[in-house]
Amino acid sequence: MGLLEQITGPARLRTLTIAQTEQLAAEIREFLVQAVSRTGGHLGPNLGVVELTIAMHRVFSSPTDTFVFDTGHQSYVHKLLTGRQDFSRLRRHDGLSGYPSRAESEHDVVENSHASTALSWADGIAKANALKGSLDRHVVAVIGDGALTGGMAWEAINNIAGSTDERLVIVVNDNGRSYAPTIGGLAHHLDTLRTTRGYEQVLSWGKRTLKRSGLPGRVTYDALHGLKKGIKDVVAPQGMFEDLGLKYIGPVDGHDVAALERSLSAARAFGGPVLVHVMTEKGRGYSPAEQDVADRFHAVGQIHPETGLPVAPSRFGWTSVFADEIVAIGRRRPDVVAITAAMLNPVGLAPFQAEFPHRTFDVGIAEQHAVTSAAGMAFAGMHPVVAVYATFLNRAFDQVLMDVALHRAGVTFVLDRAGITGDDGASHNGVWDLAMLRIVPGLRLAAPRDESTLRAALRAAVDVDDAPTVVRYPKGSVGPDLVAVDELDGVDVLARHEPGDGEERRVLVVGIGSMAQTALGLGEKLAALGLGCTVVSPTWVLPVPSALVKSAGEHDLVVTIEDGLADGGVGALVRERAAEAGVRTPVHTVGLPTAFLPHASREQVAEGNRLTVPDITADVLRLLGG
Ligand SMILES: Cc1ncc(C[n+]2csc(CCOP(=O)(O)OP(=O)(O)O)c2C)c(N)n1
Ligand SMILES: CC(=O)[C@@H](O)[C@H](O)COP(=O)(O)O
Ligand SMILES: [Mg+2]
Repeated sequence: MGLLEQITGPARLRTLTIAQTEQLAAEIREFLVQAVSRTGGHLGPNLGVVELTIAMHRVFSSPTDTFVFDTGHQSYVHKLLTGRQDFSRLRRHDGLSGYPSRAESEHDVVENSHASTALSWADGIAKANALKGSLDRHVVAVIGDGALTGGMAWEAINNIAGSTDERLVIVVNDNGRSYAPTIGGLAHHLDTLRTTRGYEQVLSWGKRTLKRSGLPGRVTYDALHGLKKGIKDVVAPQGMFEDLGLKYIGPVDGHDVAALERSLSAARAFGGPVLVHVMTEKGRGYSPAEQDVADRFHAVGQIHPETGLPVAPSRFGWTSVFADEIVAIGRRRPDVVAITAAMLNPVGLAPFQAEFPHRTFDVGIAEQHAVTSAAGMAFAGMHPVVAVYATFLNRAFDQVLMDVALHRAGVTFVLDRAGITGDDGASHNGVWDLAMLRIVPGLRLAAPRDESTLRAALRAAVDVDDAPTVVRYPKGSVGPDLVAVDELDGVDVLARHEPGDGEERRVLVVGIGSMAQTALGLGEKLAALGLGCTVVSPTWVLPVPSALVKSAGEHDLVVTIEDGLADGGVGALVRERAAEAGVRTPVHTVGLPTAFLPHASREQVAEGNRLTVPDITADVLRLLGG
């Protein structure tokens, strides 16, 4: 039996020697590579925090001490050490979540996978502990250098730095990368400490000589390590954290358990907020990840464990279409610039950057800044294309509303991963955008159904220079083009079915975005039952096309189908606009519930939420009275 399977909880961990922890770390790495290769997941980030997580659980006592992981994608090791070692169904229905989960363990607190929130969580918990006099309880927040580029993290630091009674340890997990190398002045500052020649020389000298000279040497080495301030004054600018009034310890070798334990113990003893700057390597110990220059295996699908090569073809067809079309647009429109929030590759902007490096901007994990800086660029004559995952635009809603729309700025938002994303769980499902953006005055939103309509929507969006435009599409492969057989004042008609003998009732089925395929299937099913049916697929759905309202009045029932919230989404808006126009045809909106949907496949979510053709058919028959 290896050590890992003996670790049923953190207490057992504390009985190990340092040498055993190093063996455990090796076992954990082997486990992660084998398990995540089979299921997909965040391999690189978790390989980078093996020793850190071991040391945290040996120095602190979770759950009495509270552990908060920013973004949470690097919590697999934490799960392994807190009694959860069945990764066979990681991120799948009824399997472990890919993020902390309160339902799974008392050791888990923050389930939100949106970055840069951990320090605010930690500040709140530490403040409450202080108010309750629980000064024996520490909060340990692990935040990556990427998440530290998010503005919310600095709002928290501003509050934490002034505190004296918060038992709060901020662990900056500095591996120099988000997906790609982390951008900006902060990364440079952190990097200064990592790479400054003088610091490295001093550190390696300390490692080589002092460690070999017994206890006095080790104490001297620790003192050297602890006297970072002196080194920083010599080889690097004064630490900004200390300038802010935040006790700083580090930088610490994030793969040396003993050094980590010394630093974390010092932080624990300090008695107030402390920042421990830990240097780690994303993908550590797995050569395909260590050699991967793109994103160090940040998030992988199923891969061959030996080679790291994908088992299945690329999962991201919609993204590839965008990646291709935006380059074509860029070639004919020199005013078009692209903005990403630390996700250049995942959103498909790498080809655009390759061809237009000076027109591509990675702002870090800073969606609010991305949006408002886009408003500035539009004011100054550019046409920005802000490409983000749909769920991450949530945090920049006010910037869309008050910086872009209020000023009628020609900014195009490209929302990838719209709708159910599945394996990333509740905070990653991109289901909020349609209901959220329908209240933005002047905003125009397209939900293309296939490659051709996506390309057309992108081309049309960048031609709008006096209002925000949005183009949203789902995660994964894009199906075949669904060819229109007719059109209704600009709304594509995908199918018309005449009523059967003795039947006069007609149903208007509105397929929104990729749900057009489901709409076609419903049309065929209703036609087989003898009902008349018109299946339409509007590409531009906000504002609601007037043709839909007009056509509603020519049918006995309207059914709208969207991979967004049924309450308050596009379908609900169709119902409102029809009512305002005096159209009395009932509108049945099919979509997702106003609920947080746990990790599951898109198919499972559809089955669980009556989004399948048989379910909707039953709804229609019920609504038509059989
Ligand atoms: C608001 C938000 N934007 C983007 C993302 C996508 N994302 C997930 S992890 C990650 C990189 C995080 O880098 P870092 O914090 O350094 O952690 P590491 O993976 O290096 O451990 C990004 C951009 C997110 N989760 N939340
Ligand atoms: C944690 C995070 O936000 C990203 O890493 C995300 O999990 C990637 O999602 P995709 O796999 O859909 O690109
Ligand atoms: Mg990082």
